[in-house]
Amino acid sequence: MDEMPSADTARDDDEEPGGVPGEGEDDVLPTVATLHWYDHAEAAATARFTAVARRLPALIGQALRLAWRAGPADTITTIALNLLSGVFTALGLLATTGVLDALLAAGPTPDRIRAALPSLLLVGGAAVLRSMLSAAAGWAQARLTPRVQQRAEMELYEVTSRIDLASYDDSEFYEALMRAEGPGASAAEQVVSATIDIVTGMTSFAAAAIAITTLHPVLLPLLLVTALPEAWAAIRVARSRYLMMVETVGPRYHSVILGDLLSNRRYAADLRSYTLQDLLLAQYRRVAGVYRDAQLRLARRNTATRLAGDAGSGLAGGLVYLALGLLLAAAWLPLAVAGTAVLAIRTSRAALSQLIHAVNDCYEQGLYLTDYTTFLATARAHLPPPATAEVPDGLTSITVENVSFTYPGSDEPALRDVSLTLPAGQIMALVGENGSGKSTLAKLLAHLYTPGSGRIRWDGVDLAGTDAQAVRSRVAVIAQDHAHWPMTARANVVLGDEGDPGRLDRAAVSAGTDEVVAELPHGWDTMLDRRFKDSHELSGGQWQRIAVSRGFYRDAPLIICDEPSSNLDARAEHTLFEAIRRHMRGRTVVLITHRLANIRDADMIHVLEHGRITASGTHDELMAREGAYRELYLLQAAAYANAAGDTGGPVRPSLA
Ligand SMILES: Nc1ncnc2c1ncn2[C@@H]1O[C@H](COP(=O)(O)OP(=O)(O)OP(=O)(O)O)[C@@H](O)[C@H]1O
Repeated sequence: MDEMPSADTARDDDEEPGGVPGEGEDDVLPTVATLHWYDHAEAAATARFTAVARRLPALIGQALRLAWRAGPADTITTIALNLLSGVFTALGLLATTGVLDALLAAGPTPDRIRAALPSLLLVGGAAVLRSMLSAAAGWAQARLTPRVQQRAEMELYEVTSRIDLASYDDSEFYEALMRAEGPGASAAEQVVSATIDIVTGMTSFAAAAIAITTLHPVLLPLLLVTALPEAWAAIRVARSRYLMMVETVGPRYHSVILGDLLSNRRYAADLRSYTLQDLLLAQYRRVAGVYRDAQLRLARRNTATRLAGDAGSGLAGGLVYLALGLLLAAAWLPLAVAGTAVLAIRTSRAALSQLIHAVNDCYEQGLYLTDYTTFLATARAHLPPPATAEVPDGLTSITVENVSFTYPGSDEPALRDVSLTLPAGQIMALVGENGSGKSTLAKLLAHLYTPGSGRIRWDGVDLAGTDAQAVRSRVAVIAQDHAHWPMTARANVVLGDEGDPGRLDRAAVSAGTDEVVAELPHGWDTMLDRRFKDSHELSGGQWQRIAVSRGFYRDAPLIICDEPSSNLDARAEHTLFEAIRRHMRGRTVVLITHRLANIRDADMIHVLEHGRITASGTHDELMAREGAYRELYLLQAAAYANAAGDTGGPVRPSLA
């Protein structure tokens, strides 16, 4: 195989001298990671025939099982109709001998035509029936394959939406998920299609073989002789198609990335602010040039392959016709049979070409399908185990007992031997520097992660043995990295739980979301995603208000607020903490914030450092002793004091 210049080193032939920024000799383009869609293309391109043949039966079995699960009736119909169509192919070929026999016999032409008529009707009838059966088989296949795809995706999403959250932190697992979701799931449909094509190709080939053997046994070896170069050529062409895909995937993907930078709205402002147009366009031209050169080189190679294949196939065809001629000359074969043999050979060649392409597709797509099935089997082991304990009805206290937790793939624990008690109806604040473990503890309390060691109990019941969904439905989480659901404003808050409008209004007022909604073009019914028509874009702070209302709206006894005010303006922040103080009474609240003035009223404040609780108490208690809390609080207060001093305004908050 020719060595393809990498995007790093290749230069565009059309490069203009002197020119554009980013086009210098030393300018190096990064190498693009391979796309999952092409992970197995190289394996398919270089697989040996024996490897393909060994895997094929298992793949066909897998495809048939998939097809059966998606639509048993359509599976049977497709296969049965294809087989029947093969029968009529064979019948048509056999009847052709009768036609030729009658036409080539001695006597006046009208008599010969009359004699050929019954066989002619048989040939015509067989052709019509074969076409109808093929069309019906195609229709059944068209009904079946989308269902296979849909079923494969549904099976995948049913698992991915339920597996434990920790799975997403395992990079290998996540990589496998991406492969299974992308090329893996769509391979299901393609493997089924390829399998049906294999059945169709084999049936047509078998029909031609049976017909030809019936005519004369010596013709079968002839058929195989002509088939061999055809098979060789088809395999070569399919292989070079895959190789072309493999060789051009890097620059192609790179040009897609650059194209995205040049046209996507997300980058439009930065692109203009930093006048990056020339730089990116120059890079695009270089990458596109590499892609174009690779395409040209491969097209040359493909042409050579095709020429060799066609020459081989033509030679074999010539040999077959020579053999037929010799058989005719030796009077071993009647002329009519020889004529039918030519037709049968043509039919078999077309069937063989279809068969080989289908086998190639089945093999390659089968590799992706294996990614999918392997992932599904692994992922099922990540589903939560069946519940062994009931979630208590009421909630009087939550206890955390010696909990430690390490994220998958991390060496350092995020939480170490944490213990605390949270009585129902109280506000508990978690404070600490970045990375100290506050959000991790909040996620464990929300039962999104299970402790590595230790226990979290609700009224004495260990959450590890309960139904995760049942616990989570009783927790409202206002997450730091809250989701921007592509839904209306209302749907973004109620999330499928349509309660009374008063509840929505109260939740909206608590976070100032009512002010945001009042300015939306369609109020609560405004779609909040630019990918939809008549939608509106929110600012970061407006989104945070929506997320806060979402948490307040949920009728949950435990509410966890992780940095709920990080993007809020001063007024909205004030409203929010007022709401937490006044309206959340009765609910159990876990509050994480870096703005310590907001948690002065918390019933209990825990200070985390490097995953451990190093101090606990009320604001006054913590301020009364040396430690991280007092230090951080004074730092913030001093900043306010300085600012207030600058403007001559009042000093807030008060220093202890
Ligand atoms: N998904 C994750 N996978 C691996 N490590 C993680 C993950 N999330 C957090 N960590 C690590 O766990 C530790 C605790 O992180 P955590 O998010 O709980 O800190 P935090 O106190 O909430 O920080 P911040 O104030 O910045 O939000 C950090 O060292 C962080 O790098």
